[in-house]
Amino acid sequence: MSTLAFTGARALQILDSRGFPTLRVQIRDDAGDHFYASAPSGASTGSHEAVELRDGGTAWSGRGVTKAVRSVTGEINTLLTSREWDSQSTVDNALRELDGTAEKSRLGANALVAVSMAASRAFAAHDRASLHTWIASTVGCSQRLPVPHFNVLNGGQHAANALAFQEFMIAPVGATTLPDAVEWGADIYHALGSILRKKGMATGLGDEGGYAPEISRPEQALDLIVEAIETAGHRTGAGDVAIALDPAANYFFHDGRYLVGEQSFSTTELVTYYEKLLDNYPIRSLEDPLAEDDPNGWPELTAALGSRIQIVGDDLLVTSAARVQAAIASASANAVLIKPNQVGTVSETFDTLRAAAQGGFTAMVSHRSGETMDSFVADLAVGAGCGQLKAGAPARGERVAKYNRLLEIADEDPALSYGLATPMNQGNQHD
Ligand SMILES: O=C(O)[C@@H](CO)OP(=O)(O)O
Ligand SMILES: [Mg+2]
Repeated sequence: MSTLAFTGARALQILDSRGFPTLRVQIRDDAGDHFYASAPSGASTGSHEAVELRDGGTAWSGRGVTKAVRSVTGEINTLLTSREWDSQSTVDNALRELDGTAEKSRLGANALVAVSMAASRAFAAHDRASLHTWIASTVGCSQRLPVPHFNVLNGGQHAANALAFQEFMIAPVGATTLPDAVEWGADIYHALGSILRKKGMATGLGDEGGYAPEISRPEQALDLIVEAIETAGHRTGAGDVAIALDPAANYFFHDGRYLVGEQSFSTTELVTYYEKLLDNYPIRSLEDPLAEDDPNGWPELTAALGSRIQIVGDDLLVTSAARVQAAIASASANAVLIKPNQVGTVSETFDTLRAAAQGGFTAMVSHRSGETMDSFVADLAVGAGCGQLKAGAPARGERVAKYNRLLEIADEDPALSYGLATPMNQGNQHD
């Protein structure tokens, strides 16, 4: 394999979709080509995530990322230009070593992930491959166009309403092509907007572009979504349009109880509550149904519901291969959410995808609630062949950038199949 020589790394502070500072990185190779990537930023986070470097405080206190910018223009620039590189993992290992902390807090996971993603684009270009094709061959996967999971109704940390659950997504699993799936998603989103207007409910949006009406019970949100699916001319269920939820339960778990609207549940009561939701609504996937601090609850919930639906660990697993392996061993979930900035480098993200596939876990690639126009996760979802991408509502520039990238890939490569994947075709296809 031929090597890649970088001649420089730059970064600048930009704004993310919430208007908070984040950074954009540019790296240059010796052919004079430039490769870019931007760091996204989460609002509902797991306690084991890699740590963003901010200039003191949090994004919410308006804190900048000039220190992370300096990590790139200083030490990382010196590292990248000091030698030649033969693979993504050699770059990422060197970045981790240079940082020297377990949680990537010294140079900043925001600096590291943006440099790592820009390096992926450089390696792909060096191989004369598209980013998704390079990802597939590096991870060892069959490519597949994922089912987009459109977050059409927002609550939790992403909206100012009283809804405890964070994300209500629609998944056009029954569409036969990606362009159809995107069209269905947009039609249902618009139908939901009309329904809210007709009922005199608020049509303001949450952080991910979904509507954020003043409701407090998850059933109200689910009823509105079922009505929107049917108004748009589709059927609900596994054959047509299914629903996926991300309650993000860390944020309504207090003193051992889960507070959902007016109700307070023990873990076992919440599992029973979810069971009823599954009986009454076409739900195919539940992400973070319990808090990360409820370790005994996860195996209980997975035993009760895991044969019926996908149970996704996000805050619980933080895109960590080791945490995924532990969850496989304890049967604490059956799927993992994949967010490169949670773990901090692209190679570690690939390791987590491989660990999931080996243990029979499905995977869903995800954006963050604070986003930029960078569409890396769309290529990642296709290249990983995992069959699922969540990137917010089918509206707002930073969200549609991902869906539009999928449309571009579908157009360029009409032979790619569309749809959900099993762990079998999500990993290690041709080794
Ligand atoms: O919880 C989540 O899954 C994400 C993305 O939707 O939100 P955040 O980026 O705020 O962690
Ligand atoms: Mg989540």
